[in-house]
Formats: sequence, structure tokens, C-alpha cells
Amino acid sequence: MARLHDGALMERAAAGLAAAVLDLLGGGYGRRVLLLVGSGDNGGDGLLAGSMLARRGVRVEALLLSDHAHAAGLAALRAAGGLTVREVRDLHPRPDVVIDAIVGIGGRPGLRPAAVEALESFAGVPVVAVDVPSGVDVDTGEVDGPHVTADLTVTFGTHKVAHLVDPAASACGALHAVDIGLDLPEPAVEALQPADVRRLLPQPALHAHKYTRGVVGVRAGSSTYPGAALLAVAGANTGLAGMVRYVGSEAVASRVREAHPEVVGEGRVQAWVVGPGGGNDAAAMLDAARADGVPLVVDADALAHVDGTLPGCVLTPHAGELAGILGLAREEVEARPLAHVRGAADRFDCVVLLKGHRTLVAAPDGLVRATSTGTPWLATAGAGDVLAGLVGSLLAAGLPAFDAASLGAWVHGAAGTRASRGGPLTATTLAGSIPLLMRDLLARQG
Ligand SMILES: NC(=O)C1=CN([C@@H]2O[C@H](COP(=O)(O)OP(=O)(O)OC[C@H]3O[C@@H](n4cnc5c(N)ncnc54)[C@H](O)[C@@H]3O)[C@@H](O)[C@H]2O)[C@@H](O)CC1
Repeated sequence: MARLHDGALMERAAAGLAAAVLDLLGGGYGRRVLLLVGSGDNGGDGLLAGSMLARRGVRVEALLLSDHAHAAGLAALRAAGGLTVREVRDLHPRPDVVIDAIVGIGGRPGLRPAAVEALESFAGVPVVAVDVPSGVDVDTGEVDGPHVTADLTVTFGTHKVAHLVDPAASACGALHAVDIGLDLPEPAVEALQPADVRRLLPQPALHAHKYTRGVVGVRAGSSTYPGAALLAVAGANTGLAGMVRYVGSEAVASRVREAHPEVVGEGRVQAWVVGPGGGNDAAAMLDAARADGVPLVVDADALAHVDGTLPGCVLTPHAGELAGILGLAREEVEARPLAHVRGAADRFDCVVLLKGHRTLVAAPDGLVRATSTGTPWLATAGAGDVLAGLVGSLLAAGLPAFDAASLGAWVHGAAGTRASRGGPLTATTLAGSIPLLMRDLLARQG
């Protein structure tokens, strides 16, 4: 394929951007758009899109934030009747939308004072970011200083790390990707799509029986937290593995059997889930599970007892737990989640699943998958126990740890969104919706 010249790529990017803005505005004629324009090609995208919008009857003003602006973009905007100004006070005070074309993938983190002033002057007006919200660190998702918080981000070619990894991901608003025909490099961070999930999901072979489908064991719960055992078992007992075993005190085990009559007691397993609600028993649970030599999901109270490498296993901390394991402050993990989840995967030589708004799953070789499914309603007691059980069942079914963890996180998020339907949910309803979500997903297989 002949290589496209940069002008053609920018033309495509600008056309996709203009279409998304028209969509947001619900039309063109008589609407007002303010472009915030930086010195590079990101500003060029904005200017060129502005010229396309102006030709559709949109009144376009461009605030030039640098002495330099993309020359062809500037000429196109002016030819289409768009205005350019250099001072905020010369702008129309009430645009319908602000387009952030200050910097894209070539920008350094932070914003200059003139950009901050312009953004503050139009606070409350919807913002569309071109490629990435200006000011965030595109390659790490970190933020350091002021940045744009967008309602919509229109990106080109592929998602970048900042779209998938917090805190920057939370500044993107809705994401819209425009295919401009780029040759793409290997991604630094992946996000599973429904077709990937269908491909990875373990499904029973024609002559399967329960043992060939895998047996998952759960060591969780205590007299103080019996519910954690029930929820971890609920997450494991969604039908993805052939059988679930529970090992714990008789008081808790009898409650597990009452709630889940198909669950059995001690015996051989292909994977263990250890830790939810384990309290003071968590260290002993971890030791007992390790003695079997099968892959583990180490969660909650058991995480504090991880003291060496655990090849083939999955750790499932939230930011506070990861901070505890690494001897850091929680805020430090929240500010640099990608760096710390990668660091932990390397240090413990296992897969680390860092729970959060965008759950990250890192492998020891540096591969990372970010979870794009889920809802803030998932921040509810016991949802993590369900996730640990679910990942354990996928490990027992034979998936490698990286796939089991990232698939589990995707399914957990999607099941949460399905169960929530925009409202509150509990961990019990979440667990119940997992088989339904998978049924919907497999029904769309074609
Ligand atoms: N890569 C490609 O093939 C394509 C790129 N396109 C656009 O081009 C963009 C990248 O363009 P560039 O490489 O020119 O870089 P940018 O336009 O992202 O920014 C670089 C410019 O901004 C200045 N700058 C850096 N940090 C700043 C800051 N914090 N505040 C203010 N100014 C700052 C630099 O001095 C430089 O002039 C992409 O994000 C995308 O919007 C599109 O046109 C489509 C094709």
C-alpha cells in the first residue's frame, strides 16, 4: 500500500473530528464553535476541522495560543470564513462547544497560562478534545499540572495509553475513534474487545465432563466475614469451571452449601482462590493453597502475606492494598497506576490485577490490558470477592494467568453494567448476572 502523505491523514482526522462535533451540536447552521489552537499538527487538525464546520454554517472562532499555527489549517479556516483572534476578550462569550486543539501526542504534560485562562473563561461549555485532552501525559496516563477535562475525545487511528489508564482516562469523557488508515505499532496497553472476549472465553468441548472443564477451590471467609466466602464462591460458581470446592470452617462451609448446593468440599483443584474475608486465617489459607502447586488468585487479606515470587498466579489488589505490598502511599499508586502495576508484576513475577475505575492487568513481561467495561456502581462491598472467584474459575478452566485476569476483569465490569442498568447494584446481583452476560455475548457469535 502506498504511504499516505501527512496532509491526507490530517484531512481524514479533521473530517472525523468535524463530523463528531456536528453530531454533538445536533446540526451546523448558526452554532458557535471556539477552537483553542496550539502550534503543532494537533492545532492543524482543529483548524482544518474548523474550516469544514464553517462551510456547514457554523460560526467558528479560533484562539491562537502560540505565535506559530499550522499554516495550511489557518489558511483553510480563513478561506471558509472562520475568524482568528489572539486575546480571550475578543472572543464571543458564549460558544456552544470548545474544541481543545492545544496539543496532542506531541505535547508535554501541563498547560501554559494562556491556555488555562482560556479554559477557565469558558468553564461549563462542553469541551471536545482533539486526539487527547491537552496537558495529560499521553504515554503513561499520568497528570502533572493543569490539563483539559473533556466531555468527548475524538482520537485518530488507535487508542493511546492516556485514553485507557487513569488518571488521564477520566479526563477524556466519551471516546470516539476515527480510523484514518494509519499503520499502527504494537500497542503499549491493550483493551479487550467483545470479539476478543468471545475468542478467549472457555467453552465446553463436545464430550466435556466436569473434571475436564476444571475444578476451582476457594479458601475464603471467617467467622467475622462469612459473606466473603459466599461471594467468592458465587463468583467462582458461574458455570465457567466444571466444579467448585470450598474449604473453610464448618460454620462457614455449611452456609456456603446452603447458598450453593452444587459446591463440594476438599479435593484436587486446578486453581485456588485465597483471601477474601480471611482475616487472621489468611496466612494459613495462602500456605495451604501454595502447597498444592497450582495457580492461585491471591486477594484481600492474603495479599499482605505475599513475600516472594508467584509465577503463574494472579494478585488482585486495589490501590490501597498494592500500596501496602509495595510500601508506598495509596496516593502514589493512584497517581501512577500503570508504573506501579507493571513494577509489581515484575517484582512478584506474576500477573497483577489492579482494581479501579479502569482496572489494569499487568504481566511480568510488561504487557498490560486496561479494562474498558464497568460502572462506578461496582464500587460496592463484596464485588471484589466475586471478581477473585471469577478469575479463579477461569484459571481452573485452563486459561493462562494474564488471559484469566483480563477476561475476568472485562466480564466482571460488563456484568456490573448489565446488572446496574444505570442504578445501584449489589455483589449478589452482580454474580447472578455473569452467566446472563456471557449468554448474551455468545449469542452474538457469528
Ligand atoms: N501521527 C499522525 O500520523 C497524525 C497526527 N495527527 C495530529 O497530530 C498531532 C501531533 O502533532 P505534533 O507532533 O505536531 O504535536 P502536537 O500538536 O501534539 O504538539 C506539539 C507542539 O506543541 C508544543 N507544546 C508541547 N507541549 C506543550 C504544552 N504543554 N503547551 C503548549 N504547547 C506545547 C510544542 O512546542 C510543539 O510545537 C496528533 O495528536 C494528531 O492530532 C493527525 O493530523 C492525523 C495524523
